[in-house]
Amino acid sequence: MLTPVVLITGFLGAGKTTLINDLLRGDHGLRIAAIVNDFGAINIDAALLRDAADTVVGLENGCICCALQGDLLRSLRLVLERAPELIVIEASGAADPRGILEVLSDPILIGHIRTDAVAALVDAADISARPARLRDPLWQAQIRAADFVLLSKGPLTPALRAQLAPFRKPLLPLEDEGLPLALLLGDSGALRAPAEPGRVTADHLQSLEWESALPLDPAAFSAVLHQIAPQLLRAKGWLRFAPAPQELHLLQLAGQRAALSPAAPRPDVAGAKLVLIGLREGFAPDALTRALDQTRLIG
Ligand SMILES: Nc1nc2c(ncn2[C@@H]2O[C@H](COP(=O)(O)OP(=O)(O)OP(=O)(O)O)[C@@H](O)[C@H]2O)c(=O)[nH]1
Repeated sequence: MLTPVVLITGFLGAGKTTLINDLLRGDHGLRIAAIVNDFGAINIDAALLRDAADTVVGLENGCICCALQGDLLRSLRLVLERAPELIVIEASGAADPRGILEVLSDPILIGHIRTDAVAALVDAADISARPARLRDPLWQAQIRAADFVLLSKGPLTPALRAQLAPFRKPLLPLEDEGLPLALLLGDSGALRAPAEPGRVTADHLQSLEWESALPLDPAAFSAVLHQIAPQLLRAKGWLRFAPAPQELHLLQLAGQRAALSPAAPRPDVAGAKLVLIGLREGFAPDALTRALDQTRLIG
């Protein structure tokens, strides 16, 4: 029997991990394995999914669309040994999913798996705030590779419907419809056209991983984020602030929105562990590291 595979793609911060978490916790009784690929070496998504999945494999330090193709192949083989009933792959928000689809049609794997659905997450609020996103070749490649588009963070407005019409994909607003289990678990890929050749790279993006062994000054940290906001596409990770360093926070910044929430204990985070991703132009990792270093409360 072929193990179904669902690939979740979509731009940075669009809601892929959130959707996969909902899927893992959904009422379907399936044993699901998740393979996730974060942009940086700090594999935050794998940590956020670990409690809910049967097996979680995090692919670190690269993007599965290119550098990590071999790792993805190995991970799929490893995961298949545990006989899951479904495999969910989260593509990095900086990946062109065509590289992943290539791996999924590997001649040996094809005897064991079947790619049932490729879903692209689109952040409705992000598109309304930054319509230029529609022209980003990476964003477009992610939508083009998908069988359908799932809209997060907002309703399907007439304006959004018109903006997405050229891509000719079925549009499903998660807000109204909830998690489309039937679509994700059904075989929507049966009539999928072969992927167009070529690959869009993420050269226009730049990431920074930053760690601190000391808790941070909240006002200084917030000022740094505010300062780099125009270039910043995504930030996520764990933080401790003075004067209550015993409390661990999860930072989620995607598009225009930043949120801090209480995080499950992580003894490996003494002060902070963060990944920040921005548009290469104007995003200077060295200067940003120095600015972030200044937010550490020393002594
Ligand atoms: N309001 C709202 N927020 C959402 C929704 N989905 C995700 N978010 C929030 O958006 C932020 C990013 O969500 P993730 O699920 O981590 O996004 P992602 O696509 O996995 O991000 P990367 O893997 O970093 O590209 C988090 O703060 C989520 O809580 C949604 O449907 N509605």
